[in-house]
Amino acid sequence: MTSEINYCEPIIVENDRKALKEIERSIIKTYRKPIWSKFIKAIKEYDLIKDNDKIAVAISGGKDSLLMAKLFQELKKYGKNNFEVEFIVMDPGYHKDIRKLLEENLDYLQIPAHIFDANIFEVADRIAGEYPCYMCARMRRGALYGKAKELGCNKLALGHHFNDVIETTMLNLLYAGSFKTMMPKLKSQNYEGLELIRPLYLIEEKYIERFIKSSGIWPLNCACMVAAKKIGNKRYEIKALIDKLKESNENVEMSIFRAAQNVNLDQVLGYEKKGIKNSFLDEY
Ligand SMILES: Nc1ncnc2c1ncn2[C@@H]1O[C@H](COP(=O)(O)OP(=O)(O)OP(=O)(O)O)[C@@H](O)[C@H]1O
Repeated sequence: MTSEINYCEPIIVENDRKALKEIERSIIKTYRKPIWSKFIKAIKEYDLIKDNDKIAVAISGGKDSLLMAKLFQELKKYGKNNFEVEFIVMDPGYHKDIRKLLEENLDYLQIPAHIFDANIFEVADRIAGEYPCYMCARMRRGALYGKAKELGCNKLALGHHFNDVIETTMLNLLYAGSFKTMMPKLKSQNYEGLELIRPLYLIEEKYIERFIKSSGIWPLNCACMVAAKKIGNKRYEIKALIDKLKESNENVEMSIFRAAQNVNLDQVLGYEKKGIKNSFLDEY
């Protein structure tokens, strides 16, 4: 299976860059149903934004977080303006041409971002051996939380979308032997008073791809200079597996998603709550 998988499929943008106003309009018009409405729905359903929140919106420069930044700007324009945002971008050690592309995109899209440097790629590559992704993700999370805190934010928004959520569920099931999903929000254990939110939770990746391609913006693709050389990323295998399953069951993605909404505690052998393990035998 591994040999067939493309570990980092780049997004090829087919048309010229559209005018900024047109790009912004397309978010709430052309992509109203699959993107804008899903963004609003997740915010409402999971109560992601409260009055007076100050939200650090984390942008890697990839398609997901660029869209997320624009969604927050549109929300401030057309929705309730009861919160503040700060856009934060951490440079983990990008190649200088990638850094330039990132800055140009932010500039073109009029996203005023705090860009800061962290030496994450180099450290993860040096000390994490063949499986740098986990270490890199942890260090990255730390750097982003730290910056959010420094800016006085109480929330950190990340650009994980619907497909990230179901892939995580499957990764846990198939490789960790546990049933766990990616949550739409969670309180940080290490940074008191900081909450992580995922406003793209209900948005399917294919629409983000369509949006970015039609905008003519070249997002950062495979900017990671470490994992591209190594094969530690099981996520791509899961993606391929879900695609394969979809050929015979088009609802498979929704089923995986719903599984985390419909856990039947009478039909599990054991579960963990607040760090304490429970067995069905405890109450049998
Ligand atoms: N260097 C960074 N600076 C700021 N935020 C980041 C950075 N890297 C990741 N993030 C945040 O973490 C989220 C998840 O990171 P991940 O690398 O899994 O994203 P991705 O699937 O490549 O998404 P994207 O298209 O936004 O890069 C991003 O959407 C973004 O919000």
